[in-house]
Amino acid sequence: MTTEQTTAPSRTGVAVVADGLGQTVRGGRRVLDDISLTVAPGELVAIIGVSGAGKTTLLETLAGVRRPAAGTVAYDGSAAPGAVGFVPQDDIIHRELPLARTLHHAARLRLPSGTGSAEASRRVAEVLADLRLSERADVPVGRLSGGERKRASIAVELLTRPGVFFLDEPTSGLDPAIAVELLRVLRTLADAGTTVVLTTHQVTDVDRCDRVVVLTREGRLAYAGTPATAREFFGLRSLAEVHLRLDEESDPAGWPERFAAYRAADPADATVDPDATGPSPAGNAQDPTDDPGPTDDLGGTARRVGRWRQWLVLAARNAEIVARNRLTLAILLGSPLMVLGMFALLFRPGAFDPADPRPTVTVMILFWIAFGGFFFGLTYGLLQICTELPILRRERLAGVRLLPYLLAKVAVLLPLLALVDLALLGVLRGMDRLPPVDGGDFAALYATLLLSSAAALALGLLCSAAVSDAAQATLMLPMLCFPQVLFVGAILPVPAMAAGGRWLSYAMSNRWAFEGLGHTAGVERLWRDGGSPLGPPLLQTYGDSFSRPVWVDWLVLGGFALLFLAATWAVLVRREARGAS
Ligand SMILES: Nc1ncnc2c1ncn2[C@@H]1O[C@H](COP(=O)(O)OP(=O)(O)OP(=O)(O)O)[C@@H](O)[C@H]1O
Repeated sequence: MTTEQTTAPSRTGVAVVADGLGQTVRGGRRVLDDISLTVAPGELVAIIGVSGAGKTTLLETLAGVRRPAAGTVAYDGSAAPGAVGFVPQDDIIHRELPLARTLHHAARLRLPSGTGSAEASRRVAEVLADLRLSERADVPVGRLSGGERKRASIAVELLTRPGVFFLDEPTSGLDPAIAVELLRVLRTLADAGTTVVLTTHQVTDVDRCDRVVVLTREGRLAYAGTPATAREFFGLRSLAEVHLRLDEESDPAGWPERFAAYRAADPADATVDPDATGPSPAGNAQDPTDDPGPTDDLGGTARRVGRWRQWLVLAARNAEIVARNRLTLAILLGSPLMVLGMFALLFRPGAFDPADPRPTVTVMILFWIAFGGFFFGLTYGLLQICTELPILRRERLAGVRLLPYLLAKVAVLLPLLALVDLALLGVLRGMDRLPPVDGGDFAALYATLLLSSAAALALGLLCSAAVSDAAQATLMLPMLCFPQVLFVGAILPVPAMAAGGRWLSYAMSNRWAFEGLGHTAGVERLWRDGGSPLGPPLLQTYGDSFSRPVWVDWLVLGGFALLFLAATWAVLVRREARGAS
């Protein structure tokens, strides 16, 4: 299908009106100052300026991604302006999935509730055709070229037929020919009625735009109008030299005033005049940070996808990502098998034999099982969020809620952990490294280990939400693991620890798992009544560590899991608030 066919029903005619925009970043530094401009419906507009001038900040503020610190942004148009497309610099799609699959998941998340799977697939096919990506539909996103990946990110946003579309440096890093091709796509979109605003460092991009907005180094408006008039205003033959020109002037900070004077003398170039095409006082002006959700084809506000369906779609997508990433899956399932093999090599059978027990070995077996459950849970969660922060950020703007997002992670990873924990206990029991417990006690051991893994998974998600990338997350691993080894009571029994260590041990989920396993495995009875002279003194050292009913340990471990999940949610909310300030 051609671009014209599918863009025809788009919400045409959305104007963007910024009035006196200011933006500050952390520390109160002002990075945008008093920007007023209007982007007319169906225009293609480029924002340029030196690196650090505030192009991205302006784009994000216009798009409603950031709330302005001063001034206002409003959208106005002949059709409902509910859907705003925003393509950040980072990719906003998962690399593991084939292009059509990732778009299908995006469509199920973003199209109004009630949109069926077949309809979503139809829309995906249309958008792929529009962006000339149909032949790449089955290729994993990670194997697409840079230009194709950029178009793929645009495709995600086009699914909802946005009336206004913001793109942060869409041509950066692209081969010039591919950049031209991309600009052509955007030009076609604008010609079909979608308002398009982009940031760029490429002068060739500017020449294909209707208007250009030039920012000074200090984030003020040096110029806004047609590229031809820009050349005239700056006295240049090519806008390639505009940054030099901005700095050359004896008073570089005076450009906004010079432009104001120029505009006053020639008001025909009306892009900067908020009143020229802006919303009338009685018009349907709308604050973009107050997005009412996707709109249907008739311009009415459509219902957003509910939490339950978000959870289903996100869980299905997570499962597909795990299943398609064979190496990751092999590591996830293979590393527990390796650990199991090491346990089998390390521990001789029969340590729990009541006639001839080896009490110190039983401590080690129980501790390392507990630590295994903790370690697998932690590592499963640690890379889950930090590796997809740009995707999450964009999907949050599209209405994805954090609770379904987090629970969808748990829904896919916890069953894998359940499998791994079962294998760990089952094989060790089969190889006589655990006491011959009955079915009920085996279930209790399993419940303890699984709850411990769940708490560690939630801790991993929390750390993943708090760091910025995979490298930082990996660096956190020793920090998280060391205390869970030292303060658990296996290296040194809790009653023998210094007061600070004893207090700290309460905060170690692994301690509760270790003691819960010990209770169910009957170590107290084994050490007291078994045939080893080492048992009674060891029992004395451990005091009542293993006396608690196991359900107390379950409650604590479950509490840890919920606490860490809640903290993950809070960290993500705080991150968003900070990013938006
Ligand atoms: N969240 C933030 N916290 C602190 N400083 C920020 C934040 N976002 C932007 N800045 C600062 O604001 C200024 C403008 O940044 P912005 O990314 O908008 O510039 P830009 O013109 O898009 O730069 P580039 O062309 O290099 O992408 C920079 O000095 C940047 O360091």
